[in-house]
Amino acid sequence: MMSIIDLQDVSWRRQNETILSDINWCVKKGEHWAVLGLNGSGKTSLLNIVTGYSWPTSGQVRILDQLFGKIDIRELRKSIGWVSSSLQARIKENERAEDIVVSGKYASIGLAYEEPSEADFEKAFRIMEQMHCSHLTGRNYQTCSQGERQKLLIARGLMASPDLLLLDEPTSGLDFIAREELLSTIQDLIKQDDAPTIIFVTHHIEEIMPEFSRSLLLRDGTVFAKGASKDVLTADKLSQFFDMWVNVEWHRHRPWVSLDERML
Ligand SMILES: Nc1ncnc2c1ncn2[C@@H]1O[C@H](COP(=O)(O)OP(=O)(O)OP(=O)(O)O)[C@@H](O)[C@H]1O
Repeated sequence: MMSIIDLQDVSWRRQNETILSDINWCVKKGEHWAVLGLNGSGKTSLLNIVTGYSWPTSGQVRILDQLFGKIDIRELRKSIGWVSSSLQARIKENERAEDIVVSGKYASIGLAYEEPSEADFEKAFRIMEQMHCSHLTGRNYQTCSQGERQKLLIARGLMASPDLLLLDEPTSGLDFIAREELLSTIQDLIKQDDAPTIIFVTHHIEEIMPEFSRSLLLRDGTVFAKGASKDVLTADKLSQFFDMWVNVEWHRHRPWVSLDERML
């Protein structure tokens, strides 16, 4: 496979507003990217383009080597796992944990008419083990904590063995411990031989683990910076990005950002 994501001069306009402007972004197999941007910078809009839920006003979209416009997007979507808060909101409260996971095979949310096989459930249980959430088997979704729910949704996203996994703010609403636990589970996932390419959207720079060796900074619908995380996540660049003086300290290969004393 040549490229996982290849966007060329992609713009997306709505009414008279330009929401994404001239985005050029190439993600190769084996790379895992962090996507960073303030509220309203266009992160979700960008993911909608990647999954074919939005159509660019101009530019070219190639996902998993397939040129949009020439392929059946619904087929392609089976190779893309997507975890977002809008997905979370669509899960029924009384859905069983393992049914949520297995439903990822059908790109449905929970089970209605689908009849998964024994082997499907075996696969679901394997993935739940990998995501450290097999203890949730038999539990209702409503009884699961926010951290457990996120793990189930990631497990669901892995059920169809995707080539690309989009994690849109997977740590939102998690306490400090649950967050670190989820991050380390994602780290373990990346280390597997058959791991999908992961795009990790976050507001929190310190969540960018060393496995996310590349970062894309989005500001006002444009690419502010992209490339090796070490080069992009510097005090200089981030101060320009936030339009605020900030410091960056690296602890255990993760960047921690704080306001510079000039701002206090
Ligand atoms: N369908 C739409 N029609 C009109 N404007 C839209 C549409 N979708 C998004 N926008 C606007 O585009 C801008 C980018 O929104 P988007 O949701 O992509 O940002 P985001 O970076 O994901 O933000 P957040 O971090 O708050 O989730 C916002 O100003 C939003 O209001």
